[in-house]
Amino acid sequence: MFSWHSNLSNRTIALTILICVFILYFSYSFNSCLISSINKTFKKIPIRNYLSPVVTTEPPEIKILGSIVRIVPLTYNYSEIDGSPKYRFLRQQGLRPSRHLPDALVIGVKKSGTRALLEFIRLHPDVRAAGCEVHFFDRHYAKGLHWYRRHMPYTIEGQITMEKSPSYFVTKEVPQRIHHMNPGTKLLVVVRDPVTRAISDYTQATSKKADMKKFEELAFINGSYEVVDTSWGPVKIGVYARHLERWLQYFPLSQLLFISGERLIVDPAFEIGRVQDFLGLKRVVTEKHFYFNSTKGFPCLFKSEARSTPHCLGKTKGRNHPYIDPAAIDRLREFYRPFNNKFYQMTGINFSWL
Ligand SMILES: Nc1ncnc2c1ncn2[C@@H]1O[C@H](COP(=O)(O)OS(=O)(=O)O)[C@@H](OP(=O)(O)O)[C@H]1O
Repeated sequence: MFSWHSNLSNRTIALTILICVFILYFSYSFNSCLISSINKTFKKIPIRNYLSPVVTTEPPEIKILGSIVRIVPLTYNYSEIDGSPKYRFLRQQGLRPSRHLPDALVIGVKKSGTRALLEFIRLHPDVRAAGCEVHFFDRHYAKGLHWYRRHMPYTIEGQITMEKSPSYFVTKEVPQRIHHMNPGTKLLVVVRDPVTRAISDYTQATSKKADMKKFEELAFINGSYEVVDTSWGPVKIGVYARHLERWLQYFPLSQLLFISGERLIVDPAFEIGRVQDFLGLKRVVTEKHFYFNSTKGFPCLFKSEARSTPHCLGKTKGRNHPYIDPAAIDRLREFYRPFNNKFYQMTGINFSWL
């Protein structure tokens, strides 16, 4: 009786051990398969989909049960990858909107049509741009690239990030700083006849400060039109050749695209066509996107990212300029002529300013 009982309990123990060993073996092989397949998936998908591009070090790899496992944070940094409902559809499609440093910059020139250019190019579905001028490279550089990236719009794989701050073109330190961020950055420069540009700049200044001196008093020294005041901002900015020299110390000419501010008004589709080619984009923005508003005297948009009804740029774009003595204008034209010719030579484009 006793031996029959002891036989039975031995058999139960043996069976239990066998079941335990089987469970252990099964769980080991299942987990190691799972881990290695997760690992393979992470290796196949570009890391850009998961993390922001400026992460220079890859997440660490460790070995678990014979499988290499890459440690990826379970919670994303939501300042880099957008978790808002706006992008739910994209996320469901496996696309993860995230912020990136700009691929292309509109670096200037102030009052030449930089806003128009940005508003026109961002009609393209593959372009996303920061709405405001960020002024990172001239005013906020000490805040670091992390700060800059937080000011960029969300993009998905394949979209270009852009920003415009017109003062970049004339600020000494900027070319080197942009080169340091990314030597492959594409640079767009809108240029306009430096004399009308200076008047436009002055017009903007008077709109902010009522008791401004007359243009003629500020543009010349000693009360005559002989000596041009080259230290006055609106005059200085227009010496494009001098500013361009600094850029060419860091970037090849082929990385800069010069857009005629005058042509951007009379034939926006032509200039935007050149911009799309330069950025390697399909020509999607065409003459169909524009209409000419004769009251405003400028091309306007049928619709944009922000508005689905026809609209023009704001009131601060396309202001009436004050009367300037024609003799002062002639003298300024004479002053700029050699610099303009140099600029035509450097860029290989004759902008035909008078
Ligand atoms: N489509 C359209 N609508 C309105 N205005 C247009 C357009 N295209 C070019 N422009 C010209 O852009 C000039 C303003 O240039 P910016 O946008 O570069 O100015 S700013 O530097 O950002 O302040 C602005 O200068 P002003 O005419 O002196 O106001 C315009 O001449």
